Amino acid sequence: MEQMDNEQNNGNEYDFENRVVAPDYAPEDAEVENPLRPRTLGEYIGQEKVKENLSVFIEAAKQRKESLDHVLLYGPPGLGKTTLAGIVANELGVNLRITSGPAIEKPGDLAAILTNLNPGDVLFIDEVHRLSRSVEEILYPAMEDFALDIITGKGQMAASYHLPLPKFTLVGATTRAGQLSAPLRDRFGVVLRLELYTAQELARIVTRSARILEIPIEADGALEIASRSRGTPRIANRLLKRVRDFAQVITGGTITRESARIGLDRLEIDSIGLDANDRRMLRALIQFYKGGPVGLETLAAAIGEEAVTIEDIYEPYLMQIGFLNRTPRGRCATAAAYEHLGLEFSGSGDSGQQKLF
Ligand SMILES: Nc1ncnc2c1ncn2[C@@H]1O[C@H](COP(=O)(O)OP(=O)(O)OP(=O)(O)O)[C@@H](O)[C@H]1O
Repeated sequence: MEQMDNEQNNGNEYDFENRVVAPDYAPEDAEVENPLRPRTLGEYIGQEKVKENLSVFIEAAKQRKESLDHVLLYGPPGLGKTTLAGIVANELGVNLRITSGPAIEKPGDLAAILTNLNPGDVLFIDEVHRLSRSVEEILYPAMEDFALDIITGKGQMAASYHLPLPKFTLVGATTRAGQLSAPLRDRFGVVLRLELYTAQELARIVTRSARILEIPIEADGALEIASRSRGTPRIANRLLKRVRDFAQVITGGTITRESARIGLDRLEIDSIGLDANDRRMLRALIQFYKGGPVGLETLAAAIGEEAVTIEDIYEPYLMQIGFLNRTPRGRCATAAAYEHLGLEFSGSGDSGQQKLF
């Protein structure tokens, strides 16, 4: 109870930007992100359905000596979309060019990127839902006909150019497939959804990362980190790095279950990977709105957070572990969420119903 009050009182002082369990890329990830990236489908752990599909498409494209169809990857951040784009390029034996929706400001920026590609290259556009309409319009003929249609000048001085491009593969990544315009979505021949990882898969990822970073780790220690990593490899790798310091002091360097537990407890990440922010959101839902249903915008305002952050960052994991339901009438906390927070379940609202959409 005391901890709860503290969490509520400090409401707006939470440092949402620097959450250890945030799945978004953070500067502290830079040191390990690249060395830890798997380079082949064989090294890529989990996402079995996605891998199976991709391996067939890659093999077929190689046999036909054609470029791979455009691929759209969607799912929450930190699940390995950039990594997969690199693997696709590597497996096809072509170059990878990485950019993002917000980085391509003008149609000319995209034209410059496209005209510099080599035949077969993979162009990765992260946050592809954030491309501007004028840039998207250049992209349509580029994806469909491998050509740039450029109009220069105005009125009588207007001239249009049709510039052929090398055949390339666009790999688009988005956390918000619903925000993609229909014409853009339709131009992706392959659409793959990435799922949150199981604790067992994450334990394999942690063990692999520890081997690469030369950190001694016991199987129990890897599983402890994995269980608190919210289904996300980026978080698992980050927690591994943080726990290493505790292991050095507590257990002579080897990450054991005990040193992982102590380290993660000190970081205030609980046994299932919730941090103070998650607990605060759930408490707001339960205590201010009787567990829901409450509209997303109302909940966002109550905890001083953006609605998209709640949808993209908090909810996927809370829904996966069965703590939260999205119902047509709003968000609802489940009995499991009450129990985890040590609160009595009132059974009010739609909380118990599984009306996922
Ligand atoms: N299946 C996997 N096996 C092993 N490591 C993985 C896997 N998926 C991701 N990782 C690791 O997690 C980290 C984050 O992955 P990546 O950058 O590809 O995520 P992302 O989905 O592109 O995230 P964002 O969209 O936020 O940039 C990388 O260091 C990568 O090594």
